[in-house]
Amino acid sequence: MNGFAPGDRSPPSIPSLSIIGSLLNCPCFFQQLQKKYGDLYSLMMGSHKVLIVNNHHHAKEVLIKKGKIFAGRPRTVIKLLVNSRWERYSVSLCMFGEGSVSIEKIICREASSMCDMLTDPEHAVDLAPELTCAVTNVVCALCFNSSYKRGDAEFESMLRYSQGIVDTDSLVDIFPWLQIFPNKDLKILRQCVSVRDKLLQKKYEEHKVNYSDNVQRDLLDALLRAKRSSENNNTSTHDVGLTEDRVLRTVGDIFGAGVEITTTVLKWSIAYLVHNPPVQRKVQQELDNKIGKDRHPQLSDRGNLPYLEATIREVLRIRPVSPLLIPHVALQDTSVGEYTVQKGTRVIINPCSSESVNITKYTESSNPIGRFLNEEGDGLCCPSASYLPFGAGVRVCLGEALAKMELFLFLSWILQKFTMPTGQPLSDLQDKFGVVLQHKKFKVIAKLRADWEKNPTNAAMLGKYIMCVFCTLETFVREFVFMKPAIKYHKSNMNKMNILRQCNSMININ
Ligand code: HEM
Repeated sequence: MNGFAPGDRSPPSIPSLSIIGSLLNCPCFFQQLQKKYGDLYSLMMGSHKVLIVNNHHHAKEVLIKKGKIFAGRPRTVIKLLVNSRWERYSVSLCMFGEGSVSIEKIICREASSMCDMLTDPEHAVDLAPELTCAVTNVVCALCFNSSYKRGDAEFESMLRYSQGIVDTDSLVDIFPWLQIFPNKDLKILRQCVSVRDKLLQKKYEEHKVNYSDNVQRDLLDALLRAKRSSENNNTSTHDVGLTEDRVLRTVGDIFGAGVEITTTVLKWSIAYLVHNPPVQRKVQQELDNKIGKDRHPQLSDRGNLPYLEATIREVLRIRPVSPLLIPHVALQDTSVGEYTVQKGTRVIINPCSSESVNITKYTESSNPIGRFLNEEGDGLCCPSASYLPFGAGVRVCLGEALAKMELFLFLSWILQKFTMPTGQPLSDLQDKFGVVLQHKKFKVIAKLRADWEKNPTNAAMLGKYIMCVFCTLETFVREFVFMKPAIKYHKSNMNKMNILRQCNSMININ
């Protein structure tokens, strides 16, 4: 009965073996099954019972109405290696909320160095390394207060391990017994995780040596402070999940979740813009009209750049990089719609079930970007109920705010300064299914836009230097003039979320 209670009303069930091959090659494969089996059906993936949810009413029931019942995550092999307790994210990721001035500065600094690296009008280049570098540096700055230049040995090893994790295919998750056989992917994954663990341990030791109760440089400091505070109050760190191992894993997990998906969405966005020159032109017109060339875009411009925001939403709609979200698990016997679901059943929400389109099929008349704009086209409208690129409910993506800031700032900085003409041969932008939905490698020419060619050292450059000086001064004042209060960590206040909220408010002040 595929995990659905005997005698109860179970959803239509699909034979298991026939689907495995196609599933791994085609993320929207479930869309085809939907036509045959309806919105809700079950199947066996290896030994796991899986319920596939294809319509947004059922998706909302799983994610929101019964979010706590479906809050489990499968114990996949990859997850066991890469991260073990998703709950801990709440400790750290609430730090990445909007309005965080310091995060904006970090992203703009990275956007600026990325733009400096892109100027090669003659040759088509693969933008992926620069995008990965920028996104990784944002996460490094948040976690360790470090930023790296390309070529730095530590940084390169970080990039390698992120890639290694992403490239692993999920066959072992479907058939866990495959672990006992030699498996190249799993071996690489284990090596990557070992590199990561050594690096994290090194950062942790450095932070312990330089730690001060009065200065909070990054997430690692915030977690160290919370850990020490709990120890000073003579409480067991074990009770509140702040052992050394947990601190390290929390920071490590942010890399796993934060770097690759954001980089992949950026790559898809560039691909989309190159394939759709009218969209690129409209975004640039909007940037020229609303921002001009004397300064760079800031987060506060988001409300004034609806076309760019709508374009980002469209890319997330047509290429949801976590195509099957991350499976949820039913923590008790329950139901979805009219069907019963047994405890332990995995649930996959299929975001491709709504009208997913091919990336090359944009036309002016179909105007898919318009779906995110109001009638006048000068503001955003509410996306449809089935639009869930970051999931929803208790397991919603905890990096959503950070990811949106990065997508907006990186893309607006690139498009303000560069144009990516279509005259170049375009590669076939096919999906490559892995941990995230990646596309095959492609190269583009990033040409400086006319006004930037004429006057490369314009006011925006001056603005950049003023910002640097301002940042340095601000750091000095914050760290040496104002002494930050330590996180209060009382027995009565032992809840993880409380600690994190305190970390959050402290970071947001920075
Ligand atoms: C455009 C970029 C991103 C997209 C499209 C994305 C999408 C998603 C999706 C679909 C989920 C699963 C939600 C569910 O199961 O209901 C998820 C979970 C998660 N994401 Fe993201 N994500 C992005 C960036 C980030 C970043 C930058 C971070 C952290 C720095 C992050 C951290 C997480 C975490 C920790 C979870 C697990 C939440 C849990 O299990 O409770 N994500 N993300």
